[in-house]
Amino acid sequence: MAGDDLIAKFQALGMSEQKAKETLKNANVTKNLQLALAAAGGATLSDGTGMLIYHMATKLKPQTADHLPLLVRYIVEHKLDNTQRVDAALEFLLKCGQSLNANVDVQALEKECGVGVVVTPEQIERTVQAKIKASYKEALLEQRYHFNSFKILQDVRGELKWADAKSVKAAIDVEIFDLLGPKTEADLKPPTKASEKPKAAKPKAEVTPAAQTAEAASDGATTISELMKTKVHFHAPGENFKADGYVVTEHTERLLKEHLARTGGKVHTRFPPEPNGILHIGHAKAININFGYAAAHDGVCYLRYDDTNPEKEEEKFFLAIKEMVEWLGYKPFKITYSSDNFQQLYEWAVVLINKGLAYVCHQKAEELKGFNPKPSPWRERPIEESLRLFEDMKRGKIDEGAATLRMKVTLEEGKMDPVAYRIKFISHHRTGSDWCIYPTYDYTHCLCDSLEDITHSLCTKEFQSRRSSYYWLCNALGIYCPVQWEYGRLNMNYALVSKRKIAKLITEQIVHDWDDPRLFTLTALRRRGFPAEAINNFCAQMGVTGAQIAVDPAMLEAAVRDVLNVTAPRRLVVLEPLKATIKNFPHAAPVQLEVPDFPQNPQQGSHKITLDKVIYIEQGDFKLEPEKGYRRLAPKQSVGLRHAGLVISVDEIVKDPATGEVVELICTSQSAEQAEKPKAFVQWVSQPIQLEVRLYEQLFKHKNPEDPNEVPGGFLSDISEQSISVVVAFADRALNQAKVYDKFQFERIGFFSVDPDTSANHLVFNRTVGLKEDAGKK
Ligand SMILES: Nc1ncnc2c1ncn2[C@@H]1O[C@H](COP(=O)(O)OP(=O)(O)OP(=O)(O)O)[C@@H](O)[C@H]1O
Ligand SMILES: NC(=O)CC[C@H](N)C(=O)O
Repeated sequence: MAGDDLIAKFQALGMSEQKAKETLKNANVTKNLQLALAAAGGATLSDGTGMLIYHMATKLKPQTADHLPLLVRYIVEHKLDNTQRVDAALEFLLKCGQSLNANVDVQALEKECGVGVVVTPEQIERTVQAKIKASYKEALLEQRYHFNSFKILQDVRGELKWADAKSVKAAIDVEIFDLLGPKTEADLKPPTKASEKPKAAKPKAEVTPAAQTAEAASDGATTISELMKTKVHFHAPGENFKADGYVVTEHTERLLKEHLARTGGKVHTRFPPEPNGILHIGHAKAININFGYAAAHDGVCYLRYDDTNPEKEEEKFFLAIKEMVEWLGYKPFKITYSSDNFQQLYEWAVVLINKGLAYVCHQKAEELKGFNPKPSPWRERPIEESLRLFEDMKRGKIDEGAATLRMKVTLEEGKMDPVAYRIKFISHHRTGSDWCIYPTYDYTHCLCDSLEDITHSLCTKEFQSRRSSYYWLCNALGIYCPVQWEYGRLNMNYALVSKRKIAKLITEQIVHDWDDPRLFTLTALRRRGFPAEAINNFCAQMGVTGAQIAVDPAMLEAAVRDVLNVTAPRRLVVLEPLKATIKNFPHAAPVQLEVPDFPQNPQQGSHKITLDKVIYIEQGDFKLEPEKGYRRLAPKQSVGLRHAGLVISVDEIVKDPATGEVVELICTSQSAEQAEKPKAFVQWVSQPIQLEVRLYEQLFKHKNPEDPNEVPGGFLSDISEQSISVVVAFADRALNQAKVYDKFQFERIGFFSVDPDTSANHLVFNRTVGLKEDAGKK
């Protein structure tokens, strides 16, 4: 059928022209609609029926595609007369589909979909009134129109399953109006929590839309637990057949039963990093999704080292990966290695060859690359020959690159048989020289998932194209087949996260190591002072959609500030000290002042600071020639000293005779109670200790350092010269006790964390983030 013709037909279903054109781009929906139009014959479709057919066509899964004519008939006969009934029918058919060739029990279908059930307006009104009275009245009176009436809607529909949603919503609105009367001005303002000031708008993530698989935008979820409990809707354990594209065989029902018996129906997930580098912020998302989903559903999550590329693996990466998972607050149910299963994987490879489903191939790696690689000429070689050659491969009789084992997958057009084994004469971190054939990702991953009874194999979108071989392989071996769900990768603007590229930054000595605080590896973020909780919350804000997300570091930094604001005690520090001597110091000797750690919440603790005649203030807090609106210290303007109860004014300015630079101020002080209220209070220190403070800025100048259009010279040419600077700061002695990774707010400056380079008499701090989004940026 020509495109224009189809567009007209789609419009006849009730779509706009634009929608019809968009729909045409989706091959699957278009195919379903063509079949549906044929099945509908000449039935009237303009009365809403057409759009229900469209709804069905978008939701129909391959497992239930055979039932399309039945669904169309029910829609055309107005038996399925709203989306809710259509959805119920689809769900019902999906369940039937678990056993192949199942006949549809039409009576059960109609019952399940409430065919013919009529809910009257009176029933709706009565139920709404009763629900509000029983459960919502108080909250409504308190929160008025800020109350989320969706809860009532859900509750009413829980009881009146087949009531029309719009009618229920209308009835709820009427009842609420009766109770509260018209909206007041306060009702029209956005809600604020009693104690909370309205926050500045947070930086937003940029989302590249893509076909989506796992579908849960964060939708306001602030923690991973909330996201996973309320927004993510994956299949339930044992109901694998309900997932999109899952392949059901004659063994599926039995295998799922056995799987449930082994797992007790618990969610099993796994986080499967390759131990070839340090984890980065993108992995934090993967960790949170895998461990978070399991934790939220009382399940378990494995940490599985995907160690099938022996040449890239190093001991230090194994340790650091575990450490980072634990740092984010997760405890693996078990730590496993893909290599634990090398023997079993090998035995299964022999089974596949014997079944005629795998063969030894001699095509070269180059021949397999490119757009349309030639099919293997060895595909049909005799089983005996492949068995013998595979044995030779295993015994090291064949050279590297001269043979592979390939799976004879019946794949989609244009795809080639995936490689299962390749020869590598390299010893393996765990299995030593036991093997010289190593299994590939495509061969290993699904089988290890199956062995660990994984219920949800959660991975990033680029693995979507490998899903068909994943299912094929489990089914070819007749073993339990987990469900693969994909979500979008998380990328950070102005940064690189790929392990290979970070390794390059290290070898080029642009950064010091994997934990250089300018990187977005997890060890770097920990070193810079980012709390694990903030990283997890940030991941929760990202949601679990299939869209690839690119975020500005500012968004992560905002999450960091939210946590540090309430957890990092305050201290007084000056980064660029200027000496000030108080001539009329009001005390006979230096005094100790008790200062709260969190001024807004003094019961959270306090510390002592020293006040002496000589203090140091920030150079920038004194101006010889102040501009209009300047509020701090100047020759004719006094300033308050935080926590000291003093206001100082300048009597004399001492300059370096050679440079003319101001080196000291001689001041007089007044008690804050007696003095005229100063326009500002500044931080200061007395009898200070010195700190090395490292200040960081973005490592790359461009948003996408890897994009040749933005950075033609490649990412190595995009390094910002200001990405690190070091100052010697003066701090109150109270910081003497600080331990590595302790975090503080240096008043008026930002959040800082103790660097591991710290030694007994040399304290090193990293600036984690400034107090405000742009603080610290030149
Ligand atoms: N940027 C990312 N966002 C979300 N998940 C990711 C990201 N990078 C990796 N993952 C996921 O983390 C898990 C472990 O990944 P692994 O270390 O094997 O990844 P990788 O793709 O080799 O990483 P990279 O190439 O970025 O160094 C996988 O499930 C992978 O899909
Ligand atoms: N399925 C997955 O999660 C992929 C994991 C695998 N270690 C990788 O190459 O990234």
